[in-house]
Amino acid sequence: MTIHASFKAFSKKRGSRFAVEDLTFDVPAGRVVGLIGPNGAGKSTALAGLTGLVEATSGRATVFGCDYRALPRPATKVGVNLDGMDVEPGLTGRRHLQICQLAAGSDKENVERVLGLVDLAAEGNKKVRDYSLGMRQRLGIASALVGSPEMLVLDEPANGLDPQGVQWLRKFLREFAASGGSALVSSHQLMELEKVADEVVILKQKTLFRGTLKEAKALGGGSLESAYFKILEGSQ
Ligand SMILES: Nc1ncnc2c1ncn2[C@@H]1O[C@H](COP(=O)(O)OP(=O)(O)OP(=O)(O)O)[C@@H](O)[C@H]1O
Repeated sequence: MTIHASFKAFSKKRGSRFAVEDLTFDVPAGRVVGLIGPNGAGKSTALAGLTGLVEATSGRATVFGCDYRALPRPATKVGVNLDGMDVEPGLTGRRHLQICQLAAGSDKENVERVLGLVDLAAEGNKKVRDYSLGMRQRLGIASALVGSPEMLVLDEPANGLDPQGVQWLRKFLREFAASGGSALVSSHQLMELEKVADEVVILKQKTLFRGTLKEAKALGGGSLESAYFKILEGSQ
């Protein structure tokens, strides 16, 4: 099985406390992996560690066998949309994507392709400051896709999306995985994640569970949400 990303005993201290401790799991090709856990559990820290935005205190997080920052054209391998990756508000959505495409070093046709994909083509010439929350989220997903990556790392991608957007995202992620891509997706929307994830990691500073969605649901009598609460209660 081809592994796209790997956490090996990844730990990150924030001050004197571990935000993430001893996290180990893989993201295989063709799979959507859901990363879940309560607020402050360390999900964003783990995604930031994988994408070179924070240094591990110990252990390692790698993409395609090396540190994200060591990849020659990282955005053509791993598309990233994390919380706090703000867009210059005075730019139009299209201009922002053109800059992302140039930085990624991908084909310029990708700009119009991803604008269409996330259903923002009609809003491409609007300034980002005039975008709604959902439109900003769509633009963030488009930024992750503009390099035509093999893997996606998305922090709460369904946040702010309308029902059509949520449905589109679900279908898109399933097709992306079916074509051999992979996605690591953090989410609090367990019912939605249940429809899209193949594998699940439950994090609360340390790993509380990792396994297939089927294994997780079996622990909750067929429901990921029930399994989640059961696992969290068991950890206290
Ligand atoms: N830049 C930072 N400096 C210091 N502590 C931080 C920093 N970023 C996060 N933390 C701390 O690290 C811990 C994990 O935070 P993190 O944002 O990774 O959690 P999360 O699971 O993504 O939370 P949420 O679901 O609320 O987004 C928290 O205790 C948080 O206060």
